[in-house]
Amino acid sequence: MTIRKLIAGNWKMNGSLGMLHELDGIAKATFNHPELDVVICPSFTLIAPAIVRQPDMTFGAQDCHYDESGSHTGCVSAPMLREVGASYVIVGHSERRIEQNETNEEIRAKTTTAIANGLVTIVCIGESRAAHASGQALPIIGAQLDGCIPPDATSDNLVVAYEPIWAIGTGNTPPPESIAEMHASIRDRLCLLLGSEGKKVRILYGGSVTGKNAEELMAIPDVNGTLVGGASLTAEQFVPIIEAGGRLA
Ligand SMILES: O=C(CO)COP(=O)(O)O
Repeated sequence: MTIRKLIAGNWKMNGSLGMLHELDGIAKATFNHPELDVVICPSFTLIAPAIVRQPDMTFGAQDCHYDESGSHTGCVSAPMLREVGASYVIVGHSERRIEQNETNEEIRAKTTTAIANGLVTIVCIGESRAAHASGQALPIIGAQLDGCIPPDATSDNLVVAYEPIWAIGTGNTPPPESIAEMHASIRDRLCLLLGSEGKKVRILYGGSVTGKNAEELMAIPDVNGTLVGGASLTAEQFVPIIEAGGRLA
């Protein structure tokens, strides 16, 4: 089965109005590769201006609340994201799990609300350096999937991103055979949780993806795209990743 690849950029707490011109080159490469899905997830404040700059590109957010509205000062809801034109949302990024103490239960609630509001939801999972070193990565990933994935999610509204925490922003990526083992185990778990839909859910790899390693990473079985941090901030760095996806599509 061929699964359509997704190249997602997570701008994290970076970017500015003055940087949105980077989207022009990214959009050009995106439109040259209609066989791929490309999404940029800037900060909440940049989503609307990004859509004004490139109305035909796809944009997402980096978080949403599990309630649709209410007394949650400083938070942004899934309906608000839809209203400004976001199509995707990332939930459960390790930086939020660590800095905001987000639990699997909260992440599942956010995923349920995001999906109910029409957002394609990228659920992030990944083990710490200590868990990796002690051989606990597989059980931890399994528990994160069991805890975060709503039972009625489908391959149209759910994406899973495997991001080993020790690979994020470090320049280190796991060896291809270890990524292959992890993605195969995620695929098995998704099939257990979601039945035949689990076979089609896209599983992204994230953590120090660059134009240099993207093709090798996306050629690994069950790696259906990438979630890119630092290298998604400029067209110069992100376009080669889109092109690598295009060569493999
Ligand atoms: O956390 C990431 C994307 O969500 C990965 O970040 P880097 O690509 O900067 O390692």
